[in-house]
Amino acid sequence: MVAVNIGDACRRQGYFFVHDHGVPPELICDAYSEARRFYRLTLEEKSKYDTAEDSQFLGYRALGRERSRVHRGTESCEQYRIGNTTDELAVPEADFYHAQFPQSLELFHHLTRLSDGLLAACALDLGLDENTFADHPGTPLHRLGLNRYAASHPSTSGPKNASAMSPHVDLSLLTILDQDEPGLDVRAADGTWLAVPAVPGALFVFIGDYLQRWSNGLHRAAPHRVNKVRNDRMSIQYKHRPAYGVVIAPLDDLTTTSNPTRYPPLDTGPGYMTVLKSILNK
Ligand SMILES: O=C(O)CCC(=O)C(=O)O
Ligand SMILES: [Fe+2]
Repeated sequence: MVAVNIGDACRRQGYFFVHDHGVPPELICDAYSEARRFYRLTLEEKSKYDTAEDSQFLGYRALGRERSRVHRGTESCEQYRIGNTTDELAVPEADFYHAQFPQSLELFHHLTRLSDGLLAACALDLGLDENTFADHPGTPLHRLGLNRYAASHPSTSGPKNASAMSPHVDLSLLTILDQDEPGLDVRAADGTWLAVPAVPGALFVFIGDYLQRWSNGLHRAAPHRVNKVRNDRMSIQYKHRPAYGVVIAPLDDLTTTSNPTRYPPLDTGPGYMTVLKSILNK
């Protein structure tokens, strides 16, 4: 039943709300508190955690630090990333980047378990073994982002574009999101932008680029953006990712004469790092 409902949403739109998800609500509150405490530090303090290639891009992204993948302007928010790292690259002192976020780290583990379950449901919907998207060697590079959008943050997103974060699909299998204030828009399959409400107790899930590719387009990656905010806003986004170096190509079982291979193979290790370098290296 769950797989059928999720599968239907993944095929038609690529996003849905999940209720009764088992993630303790107080953990979500605590993660927001940790992020607020961090963002109140001086820029000098926060910049000690500046994101870098050597940190596998964990850590702090100050306002104006991240460029859009779309228009090369900067995004109008501050961000912080915690998560897993791979020993195939220079290994950062992850404890240093996580020290101020113990509850967020706990939340990260809950969201990993929830995502594993959701991905199993996606696989079942596609007629695959439930472990199809999970059974790969290496540490998955899941990430938890804590974003802050202040009403005072200037937008440099280009002349016509008033987004605080410009339209994109996530480089994830799926993303789970909570927002303390509305501001997120998602693009429906018919092209219309819909405002995503902040639903108490529910988490918003959308499919990312990697599941779209792996499913040969049967599950739809949902483009989304954040509007320029009138009130200060925070969001927590958990990106469920494969391990470094997993090659994603449309699965043979999902490739037919009526739905031939739609995407070339993609190595999610170097490919991911190249994108991060292009938007974050100074
Ligand atoms: O802040 C949000 O609601 C969305 C952020 C986002 O899309 C991202 O970090 O990829
Ligand atoms: Fe996103």
